[in-house]
Amino acid sequence: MSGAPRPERPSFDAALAIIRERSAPLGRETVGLLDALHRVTAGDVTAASDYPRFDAAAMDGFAFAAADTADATPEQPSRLPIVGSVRAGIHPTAHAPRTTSRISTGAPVPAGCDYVLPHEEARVEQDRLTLDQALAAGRNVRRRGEDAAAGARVLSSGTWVTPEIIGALACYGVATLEVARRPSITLLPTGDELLAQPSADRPAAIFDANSVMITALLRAQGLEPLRAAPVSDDAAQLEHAIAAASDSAIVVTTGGASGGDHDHLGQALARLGATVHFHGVRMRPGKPLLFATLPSGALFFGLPGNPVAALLGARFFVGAALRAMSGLPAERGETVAIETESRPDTTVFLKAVREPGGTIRILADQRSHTLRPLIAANCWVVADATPEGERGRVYPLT
Ligand SMILES: Nc1nc2c(c(=O)[nH]1)N[C@H]1C(S)=C(S)[C@@H](COP(=O)(O)OP(=O)(O)OC[C@H]3O[C@@H](n4cnc5c(N)ncnc54)[C@H](O)[C@@H]3O)O[C@H]1N2
Ligand code: MOO
Repeated sequence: MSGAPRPERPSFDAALAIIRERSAPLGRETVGLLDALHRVTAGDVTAASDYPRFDAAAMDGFAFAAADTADATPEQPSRLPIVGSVRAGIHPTAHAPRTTSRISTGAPVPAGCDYVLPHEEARVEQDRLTLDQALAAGRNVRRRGEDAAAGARVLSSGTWVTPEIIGALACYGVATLEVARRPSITLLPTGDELLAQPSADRPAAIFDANSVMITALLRAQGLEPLRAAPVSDDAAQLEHAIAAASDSAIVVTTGGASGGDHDHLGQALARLGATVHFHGVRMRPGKPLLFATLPSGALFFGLPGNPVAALLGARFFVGAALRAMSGLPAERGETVAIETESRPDTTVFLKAVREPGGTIRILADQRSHTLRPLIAANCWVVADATPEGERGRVYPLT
């Protein structure tokens, strides 16, 4: 920033837009189905196989052709000899007309059969199934390809892969997926107070919670950041540490973000020749947040040290870059009516609880160093004063 005009502080929404603009997708790679969990598809996905793979019984019972009951009445029932037994995993032999076979759930329905009668409804007399009314075809038969036909598009490009999607694709015979490449991330906690482990003879040391918390946040999304050792409050050391991390796609520091042109972070970035896109956002907490590009091309996030501010920075700002890099659209909160005293021109982040009935309860303690309310919270409310009144947007915690 040396000598360069200080970029104006953007609003929260403008800051996210700047981040998205700078967060180019990293290309795609092919991974095994299970390794695609918590990743984003980079291409449409088609079913490799019909699912169900064959017409299958949905119940344990008897398989036969419904047409063989066409003339059945209580007085003159159809009596179908029980000629065999069809089990799951075994391809059935040919079905002889006007007969029936016992069948297990999931077993292939023999060609020529189109009805499965559950055994608890069956009347068996002298090894014959007795049917006293005409039955309509199709009952308890799972149709081949009815959930997905081979070649059908089952998933769009840009989909976040969940365990449910993995289950579906496993049924459809999909073994590998094309997914967006993920960025490498280095976390650099900064601050002299982190250099020693807190102990009786180190009364001013604190626990490095930020890098642990952000690692957990990223792991929950399937990312594994590199957590570097804490860096002291010294511009030269910070410069060195950031340079060493700059082969990562994303570098995140926590602490030392506040202050003016002479703060250590600003100095270190200026000496590295970084381009600062903004330093400061019109939001609370998290106001001193900094976003830059390093000469290596890495995205740089300087998150404030207060843990709540650091968490918000990782959740919303690093999160916006991760979404854009993986091809996901910008996140949209759900608009809700709220009553708080928001300041004009400042977006306020509130720890909140969404009650089972849907009511949003804003928690009492909103200070940026207290974590106890976050243990109770289950969502963020992002509040803005607009000309039409107060607007709240609800976002999941992670
Ligand atoms: N005179 C002013 N003072 C402050 C202002 C201001 O505008 N004028 N802004 C306040 C706000 S808002 C924030 S946020 C903090 C941010 O400051 P920094 O990013 O420079 O962070 P530090 O000063 O290094 O630390 C703040 C706070 O967080 C604790 N911390 C730091 N790292 C960790 C970590 N890894 N794990 C847990 N806790 C951490 C640190 O000990 C401090 O208590 O500045 C305000 N001050
Ligand atoms: O903005 Mo600071 O982030 O309130 O703690």
